[in-house]
Amino acid sequence: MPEYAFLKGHGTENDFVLLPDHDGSVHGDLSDEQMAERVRALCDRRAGIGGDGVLRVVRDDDQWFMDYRNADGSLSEMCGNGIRVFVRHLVEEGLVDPSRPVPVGTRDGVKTLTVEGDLITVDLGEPTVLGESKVAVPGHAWVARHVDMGNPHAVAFVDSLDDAGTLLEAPDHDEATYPHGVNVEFVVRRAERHVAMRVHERGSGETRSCGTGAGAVMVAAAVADGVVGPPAEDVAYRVDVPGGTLTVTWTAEDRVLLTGPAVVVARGTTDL
Ligand SMILES: N[C@@H](CCC[C@H](N)C(=O)O)C(=O)O
Repeated sequence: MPEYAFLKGHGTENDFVLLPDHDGSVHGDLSDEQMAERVRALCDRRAGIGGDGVLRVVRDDDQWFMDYRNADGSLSEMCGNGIRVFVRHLVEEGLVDPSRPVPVGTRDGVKTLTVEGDLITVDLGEPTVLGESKVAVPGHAWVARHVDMGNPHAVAFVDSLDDAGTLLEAPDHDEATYPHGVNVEFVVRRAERHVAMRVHERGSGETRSCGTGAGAVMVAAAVADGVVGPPAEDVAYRVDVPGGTLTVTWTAEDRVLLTGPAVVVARGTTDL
C-alpha cells in the first residue's frame, strides 16, 4: 500500500487529520466513495489515527482550499475549528505570511483568517437567524433556534448540560427543517455574555468543540438577549466548550468572528 503524509491537529480539542495534497496528486484520483472510506479509516479512534474530521489541504489555482469531511466521510460546507487548524499548518510550513490576512476557500466560499500568536480568528461570515423547531434526546425535548452559519445548526437552551444525556445517538430533529441533517448545540448561561455548550455534530457525533456551532450559539444567545442583528456595535461572548474556550464576536458589519487556539500535534506517514 502506498504511504502518504498526514498531520494531526486540534482547535479546543475538535481534532482533525490533515492530508497535504496541494496539487491533488495524492488523493485527488479517488472516487467520492473511496475518499469517504479513507476518511472513515483515518478518523477511527481505535484502528486509525482518530479525528472528528479530515482536512485535505489543496492548492486551487492560486488559493488554498480546505476540502473538509466529517468522520463518517460525509461532506460539510464549513468547519470553523478545522479551518483555524488548517491555517496553523500553513503558517508552520511557511506556506503563508501570518502577518497578513489569509484567505482560504471552502464549500461555503472564501473565509479570511488572521493569526495573533497562539490565537487564530476566522471570519465565519454573516449568520442567518431562522425559525424554531423541536430537538429531543431520550427523556428531554426543547425548542431550538435554527441558525445557519454556512452549515446548519439547532441551538437549544437547556437547564443543565447533563440533560443532553450521552449523545451517543443523533438528537431527534425536524427533518423538513434540516433535510441534510443538523449540528445540535445544547447551551447554558454562565454569566453575562458567557455561555457553555455541548454539541452533537452531524457526521461526527459528540465532539469536544465546534467552531461554527459556537458561532451559532453566540448569535442565538445574543438574539435571546435582545440583540437585533446586526448589532449596533460589536458584541463579544465567551463560549466554553468541553475542550476549552472560544470567543465569538458579532460585528456591526454583521460578521461572526471566531477566535481560539489551534495547534498541530503530530506528523507522520500512513497507508490507511
Ligand atoms: N467541527 C466543525 C463543524 C464540522 C462540520 C459539521 N459537523 C457539519 O456537518 O456541518 C466546526 O468547528 O465548525
